[in-house]
Amino acid sequence: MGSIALATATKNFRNASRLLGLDKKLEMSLLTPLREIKVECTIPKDDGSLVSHIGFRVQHDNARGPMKGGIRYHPKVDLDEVNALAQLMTWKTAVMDLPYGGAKGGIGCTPKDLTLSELERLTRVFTQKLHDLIGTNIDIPAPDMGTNSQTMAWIFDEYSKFHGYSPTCVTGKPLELGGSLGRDSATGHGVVISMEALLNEHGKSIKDSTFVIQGYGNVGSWVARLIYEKGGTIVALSDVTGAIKNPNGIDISELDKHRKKGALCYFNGGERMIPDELLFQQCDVLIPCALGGVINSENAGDIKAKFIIEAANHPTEPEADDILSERGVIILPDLYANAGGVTVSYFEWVQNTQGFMWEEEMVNRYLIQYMKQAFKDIKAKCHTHNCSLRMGAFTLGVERVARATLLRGWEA
Ligand SMILES: NC(=O)C1=CN([C@@H]2O[C@H](COP(=O)(O)OP(=O)(O)OC[C@H]3O[C@@H](n4cnc5c(N)ncnc54)[C@H](O)[C@@H]3O)[C@@H](O)[C@H]2O)C=CC1
Ligand SMILES: O=C(O)CCC(=O)C(=O)O
Repeated sequence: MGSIALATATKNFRNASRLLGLDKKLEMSLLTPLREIKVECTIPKDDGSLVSHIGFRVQHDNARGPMKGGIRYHPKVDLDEVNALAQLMTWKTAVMDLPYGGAKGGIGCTPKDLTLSELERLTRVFTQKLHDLIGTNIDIPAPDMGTNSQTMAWIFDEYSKFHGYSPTCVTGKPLELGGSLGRDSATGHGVVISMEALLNEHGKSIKDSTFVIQGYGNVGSWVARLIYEKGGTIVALSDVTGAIKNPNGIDISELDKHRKKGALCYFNGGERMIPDELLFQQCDVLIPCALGGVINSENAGDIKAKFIIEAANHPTEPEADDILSERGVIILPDLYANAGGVTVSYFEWVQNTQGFMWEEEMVNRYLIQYMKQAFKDIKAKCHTHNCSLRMGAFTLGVERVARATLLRGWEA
């Protein structure tokens, strides 16, 4: 699984490098991660027995600033996947012109099988093993799949035991501990801003479009809420428990009420469906908001959406990219579409550094400004290289990192 993710990221990078005419030595240097960390995290379970999980942090590149990226808790986490995700973070922060490099971390575990206190112990042990390799000016973690603001609070607390009070060592914290207003919704908000920019360009709007959303966690639920508020029609939804559909539109405010007591697949505002059929539903826009690699050569030919907005990281494999582009499906790539999260993480880090909290209106105003600017920058690259939006984003990000690398020089 992870090896496919790494091969996908590397293939896209090499295609961008070719378009940019990068020198081969520079290309190899940009591709090679700065540091790969693998640690064993052993904790006592609540019943007193010991259990070990393997944790990873890959610090890919710091030419443009401290490395930045989330921490994922998921059974499929492995070194190759973390490597791929870290590489994507390097290009993503550059696409958004944030003063950061890229990193990613994860622990191979199943969070729902661990109690809250076991999760806390695991997070604290992971932080103990990493603490001297992360920090404000080195590498700043944040939430990703399977982690949340509580996880970040534990990292902040454990890190601060070694280094003193350090709110800038991690972002995506709870508001009470220096988190930013608007960070919880930021990735979903950024997805919707980027999608609107694309739809508007094609003479369409959220209000007159139909949507299918895969994944209903932090990102997927915010995407759904914001689309629903703007009058869009969500015709199918899924999470790990199953999938539902309703051609007249799923009522998201009722679904959110239902989810306080029951699983998504038992919501009576939609008909239960086989999750594997979700991607093939008739709709204008398909938004993957869960795992990578879900759109591949086996299913790409059956996708009916006209637009795919990559809220998840690396949801589309390269062969599927080719099949979909031949069929005229427009893909807004992850490097840009889901970059609202890391952008507001940057705003959180700035607020913590300044010791001054912004109002939510200011966070959202800046988020819109950054997303709109990046869209213009990507379109300019598409024009220059006569390429897809994915290659527009890759060439933009890779060129910025290459330039910073060359400016810093090669002297040992
Ligand atoms: N949280 C963030 O700020 C950011 C997240 N992302 C990406 O967005 C995606 C989702 O992340 P989060 O929402 O944070 O994770 P999350 O852990 O909050 O939610 C994940 C969702 O995916 C669902 N899911 C898992 N396996 C599934 C399957 N086989 N079929 C359908 N649904 C499935 C889960 O039930 C859950 O609803 C990931 O690819 C992540 O890397 C990207 C940028 C930032
Ligand atoms: O907010 C952050 O720093 C990290 C976000 C992230 O992991 C991602 O964009 O994939």
